[in-house]
Amino acid sequence: MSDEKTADVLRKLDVLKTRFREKASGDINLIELMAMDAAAGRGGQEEVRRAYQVLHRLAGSAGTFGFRALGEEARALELVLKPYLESETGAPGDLSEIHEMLLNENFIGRVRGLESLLAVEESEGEATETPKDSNTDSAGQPEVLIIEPEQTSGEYLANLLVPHGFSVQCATPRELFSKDLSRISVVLIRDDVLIAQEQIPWPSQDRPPIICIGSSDAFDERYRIAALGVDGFVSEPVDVPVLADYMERLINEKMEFGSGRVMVIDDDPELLERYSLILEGGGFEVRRVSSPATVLSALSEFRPDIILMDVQMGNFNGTTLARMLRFDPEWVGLHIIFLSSEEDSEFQFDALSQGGDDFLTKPVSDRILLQAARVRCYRARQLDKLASRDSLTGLLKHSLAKSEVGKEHGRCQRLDYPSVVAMLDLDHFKQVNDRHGHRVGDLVIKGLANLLRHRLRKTDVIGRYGGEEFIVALPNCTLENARRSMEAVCEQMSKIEFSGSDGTFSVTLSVGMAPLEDYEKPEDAIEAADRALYARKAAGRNGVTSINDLDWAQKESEPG
Ligand SMILES: Nc1nc2c(ncn2[C@@H]2O[C@H](COP(=O)(O)OP(=O)(O)OP(=O)(O)O)[C@@H](O)[C@H]2O)c(=O)[nH]1
Repeated sequence: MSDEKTADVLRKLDVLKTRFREKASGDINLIELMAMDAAAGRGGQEEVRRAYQVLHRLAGSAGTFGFRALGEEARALELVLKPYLESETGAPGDLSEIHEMLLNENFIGRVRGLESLLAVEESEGEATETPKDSNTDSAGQPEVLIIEPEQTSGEYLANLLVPHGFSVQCATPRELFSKDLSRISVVLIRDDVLIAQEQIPWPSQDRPPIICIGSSDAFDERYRIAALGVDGFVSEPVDVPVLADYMERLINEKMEFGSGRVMVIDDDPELLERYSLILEGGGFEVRRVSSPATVLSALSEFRPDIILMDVQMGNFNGTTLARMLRFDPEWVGLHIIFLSSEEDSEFQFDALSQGGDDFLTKPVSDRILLQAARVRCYRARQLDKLASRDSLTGLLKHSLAKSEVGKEHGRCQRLDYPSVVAMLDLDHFKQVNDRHGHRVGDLVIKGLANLLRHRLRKTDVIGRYGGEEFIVALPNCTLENARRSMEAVCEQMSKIEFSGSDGTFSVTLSVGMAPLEDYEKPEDAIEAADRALYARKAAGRNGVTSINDLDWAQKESEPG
């Protein structure tokens, strides 16, 4: 987040705090009047109930705005009133008992004291965090930093990593302190120069994953390295495709941890705004819902990863709302976190058994709020991925990729711009499996998947179509630009060195392409790209052929 944006969030949080203070002061006066009425025998249980509700709200919100002492005292007073509420439904409430309690407990005096607690403010400290920009260079490639005392061995490893689609720079441990580390996505460091990660001068607390390259694979050495706080370990000699895949996984995990879509449902406008600002400051996309009655349409539109929901919202109860959402099979798996100042474990257990997944007790600190959202969004996305992503490559599965290509087909025809669909197939892949084994074959497939992810744009659709076959849709791209892009992928693929059973080897790639908008149905465009791929294979593999390169007879022939 830019300095300007951070300042803007801080300004808004300040305005919210002022609003909270004004509202709380009004609430305290109200409770005092209600208590005085009840003590004087005017009104009765209804006054007690309303005072209880206002205290409950204060107890749940004051801490979040930095007035922890006020929240604690409001909570204590709320508990004093609670038994007299229960008497309304159970044992009959006696007004003289309430009167006596209000005087004995010095209740009115304590309510007046709440006002002075509005002056006792704690620093919230953690209010805004800087969300991660995805640390990629201008071409969209993740930036890798190799920390290596010996320049030549650093450069040697860098050259082997570049074909995998990484942008790599090297530094000696000494140079580290004068380097701009803000855009680094992953760090590789040799065990003999490894220092505790706190000693590396990261520009923010949000450091990239660190992988240590160790000369020994012994337990003691691994343990020593883990104690220094690194995130990954590979032992020498380094298998570069394995390392590239490892880096890819850590970068993705890091990027996904701390992003997501959160729906916040709360009828208290200040709390709703505050939670939302904190989450947005932490890098989340947030949808605010102040009226529970609008939740269904908001859900279909926004499709959150998780919901944070208040439990008591005027006439609505969060637990009932959660149960209602579960009526719809689409939201059965949606993660719902309740926010409530209710500490009673029975109550929490009941709420969870009604359809919630988690409980955060108010007041919720900014740090807890962000951490809970991060963990839950991450898990929700992982689960979602299991259904939609291919487990080996992390790319879209066949059916989803096909439907995304279909969507792009509709868009480019509607908006009248060119788009391209391409089919990619590894050459002589059977031989790779036969010579080096299936595990090495899998690494080659992952290598191509990672390369595509790095080389193509974020808006491009990339899917694993079959075993060693991939599908790509390039929106708003001419056939010529697509050819250049795909040729670059073919060239880089052929440069990656894989370690086989008898030394290193490389694998080439064939690509067939077709203009999406030229075909009536997306399946026809995919079939045309497949025919171009078949022609490419027949013409010698390792390169790109477009359907428009073919003559009439080839265009009509069946793909192999
Ligand atoms: N390791 C591995 N191999 C796979 C996977 N899926 C498919 N394959 C293999 O991919 C190979 C595909 O072989 P073919 O269709 O004969 O094609 P090819 O050898 O690549 O030859 P051309 O496409 O004509 O260049 C088969 O040996 C499959 O077993 C996978 O997930 N992992």
